[in-house]
Amino acid sequence: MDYALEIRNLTKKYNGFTLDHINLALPSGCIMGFIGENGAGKTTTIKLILDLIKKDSGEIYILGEEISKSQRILKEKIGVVMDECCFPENLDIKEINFIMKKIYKTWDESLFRQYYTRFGLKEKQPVKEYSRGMKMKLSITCALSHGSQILILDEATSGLDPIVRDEILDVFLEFIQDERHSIFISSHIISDLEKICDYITFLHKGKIIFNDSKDLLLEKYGVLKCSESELKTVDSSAIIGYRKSGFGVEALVEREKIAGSLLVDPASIEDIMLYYIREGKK
Ligand SMILES: Nc1ncnc2c1ncn2[C@@H]1O[C@H](COP(=O)(O)OP(=O)(O)OP(=O)(O)O)[C@@H](O)[C@H]1O
Repeated sequence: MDYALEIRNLTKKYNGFTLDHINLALPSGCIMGFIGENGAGKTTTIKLILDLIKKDSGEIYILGEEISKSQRILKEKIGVVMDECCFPENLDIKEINFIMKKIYKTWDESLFRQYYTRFGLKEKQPVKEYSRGMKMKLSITCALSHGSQILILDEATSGLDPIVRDEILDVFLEFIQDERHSIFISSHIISDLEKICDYITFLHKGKIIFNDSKDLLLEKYGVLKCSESELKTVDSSAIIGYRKSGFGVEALVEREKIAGSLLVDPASIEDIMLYYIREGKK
């Protein structure tokens, strides 16, 4: 299988935080959602992937090449959007186009025009007059307009309203249609990731808790609502985490280990994440 992104045993230590031997692999043509609580290490991982900070150990391959040893040509194939727009505020679209043409050999002016027109960005309005949503649309437009084969996005949809987010998610789904393009995206809006991702990687306190196909996760886990005495009859290896509710207990369980007499509801990716780190974990 071809991987757009492969990370092996990646480790980075800060005082009080360790990104601890993380491994993941994003197959080409797919979208991977990268989730985790504040401070889990998502931005650190993304900065390491982009070679913006130095790793302590491990290997990172993008489109089959080691990023730290790569040539400029690989960097042209990576579209990056961080949570802040990084264009000088006094520039407008025309000026940004002019600069990007000089930076990227692969800059596609007509594609750039197509995206900014689609997103409703005006040619003569300076960035300083943009709303947050418009700034994110501009960053995404630029990331998509230089022949990128992989998009790496850190909280690219945070702070945006559901309509703008939906528009952007549609663009991401179109981007991977030809199965040669891939996306690695971190977000706290897990429902967005559930809509578009093929794989979900969950980072918790610098360690990977799971890294699986979304469909497999949704098929494997469910939420069991029952009484405390019923929960005691359940094979303890089936219970990932639980909490007491007004009516008894709710537990994230492995569906196939639960007897047919107990009712198990579908779990969302957010449920799975929350129960994994919940205090009442077995
Ligand atoms: N330059 C640095 N020096 C020291 N510690 C750092 C540095 N950068 C990040 N950290 C620490 O690394 C940990 C992980 O931070 P990181 O920004 O990667 O988390 P995150 O998962 O992206 O969080 P959030 O969802 O809040 O953006 C935090 O404890 C943070 O304080």
